[in-house]
This record gives sequence, structure tokens and C-alpha cells, in this order.
Amino acid sequence: MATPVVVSDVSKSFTMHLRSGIRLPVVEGVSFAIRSGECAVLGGPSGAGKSSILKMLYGNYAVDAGQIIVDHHGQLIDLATASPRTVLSIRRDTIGYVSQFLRTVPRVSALDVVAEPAISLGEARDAARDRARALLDRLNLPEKLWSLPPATFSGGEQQRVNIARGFITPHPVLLLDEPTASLDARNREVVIELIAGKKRNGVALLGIFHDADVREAVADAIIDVTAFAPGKAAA
Ligand SMILES: Nc1ncnc2c1ncn2[C@@H]1O[C@H](COP(=O)(O)OP(=O)(O)OP(=O)(O)O)[C@@H](O)[C@H]1O
Repeated sequence: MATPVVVSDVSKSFTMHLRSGIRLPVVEGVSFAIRSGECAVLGGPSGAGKSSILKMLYGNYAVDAGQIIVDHHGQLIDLATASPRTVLSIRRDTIGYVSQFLRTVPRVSALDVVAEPAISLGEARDAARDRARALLDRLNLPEKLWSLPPATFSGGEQQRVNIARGFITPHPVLLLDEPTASLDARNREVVIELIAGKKRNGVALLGIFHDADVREAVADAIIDVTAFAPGKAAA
């Protein structure tokens, strides 16, 4: 089974420059792999470092030590030391990310917000908009909202637009940061089905899910982040 992302011995600390440079270690010795066709879930209590790990895998947070090897177009690249240009290329074609909140763009309709990532990867505009409609319909976003900019939408409506935008592209790796946090039970169920669809298509997923029902429904493996608490490996 393909492992498009392999994380080895990664550590991360934050330096508080406004607090006399105090160093806060967050995780050490983080090692795991994510496999195509599976959804791995980062588990552990609040503050354990789940979001920090996800952000390192997307190149948002720098890595202090260790490797994050990504299969990018058949080439193995260490994201931990990759140039900003390479990180952008990996984000474009290999690793997708569904954040918890939608970053709204003024005057762009929900439909175009969703279709845009597919169009920017070369899909014809009409085909991308058709798929965007299908996704928004599946996520039960009322049709009257599709032509409106999502800035004034409710939290759950914005989250569904965000999920549709994150799921429309064919990235082989997909990172999910609490994608169901603001959703009702019916739409959580839709997200579970969308994740199952990605797995069937061979996508490797890594997510954080606070909702235990969703976690149980989607997880093929749980990565216990408390195992990477600073000092734990040495203890
Ligand atoms: N940008 C940052 N600057 C300083 N400290 C940070 C930063 N981001 C995270 N931290 C700290 O790192 C630790 C881990 O945070 P992180 O958000 O990764 O935890 P988490 O497991 O995702 O928690 P939660 O379940 O509450 O979202 C926390 O103590 C947090 O304060």
C-alpha cells in the first residue's frame, strides 16, 4: 500500500520572542505514516499538539528537527527543508487542507469559491461549477445561497462551503482540521460519506475530529499524540 507521507522523528517548539525568548516545546519524536485509501486520525487531549502537527504537514509551521517525506509527482521530497516554492507546488498538486474556518473573499459567490481550486488546476470552468453545485447540493446548502458571497453565512453554512472547496480537488493527500465542528448530525453524516469516497479513490487522509462518532466512523488508525509529549521519548 502506498504511503505518500512519512513523518520521522519530528519535533516542534515555539519561541516566545516577546517573553525573553522562552522556548515552549510542543512535540518530540513524531513518527508515523499515512497510507493511500486510509484515514488516520490525530488523537489526544486539548493542547497535545494535534493542530501543530497538521500545520507542519502543510508547511504552515516550520519543523525544528526530523523529516516529513512527501511523494510529490513520484519524487520523494522532505517538506521540512523544502523551499517555499516547492511547498506551494506540493500544496497545489499533492496535499490539500480543509481548515476549520472559511477564509471569505468579498464579492465571490459560494459556487465560485468552491469551483475555484478545480479551475486553477486546469479543469474547464463549466465542469468545475457543475461539480461545485453537486457538492453544495450534497452538503444541503440551500440553492438560494449558491450565488451569494459566503461572508454573511452562518458558521455551519460557511463550514460546508469550505468542505466542498477542500473536497473538489483530486489531491492524493488531504488534511482535515475539525471539518465537522459546526455541523449538525445530518451534515456530519454527509462528510463521513465524502471521506469514505476519498478513501475509495485512494486518497490518504489525516484529520482531527473532536466528535467521537465521526472519529469512529472514519478512522482506520489513531495516532496518539500524547506519545510525542516533550521528554516522553527520553523518559
Ligand atoms: N503559534 C503558536 N505560538 C505559540 N504557541 C503555540 C502556537 N500554536 C500552538 N501553540 C501551543 O502549542 C501547544 C499545542 O497546541 P495545538 O493547537 O497544536 O494543540 P491541539 O492538540 O490541536 O489542541 P486543541 O485540541 O485544543 O485544538 C499549545 O500549548 C499551544 O499553546
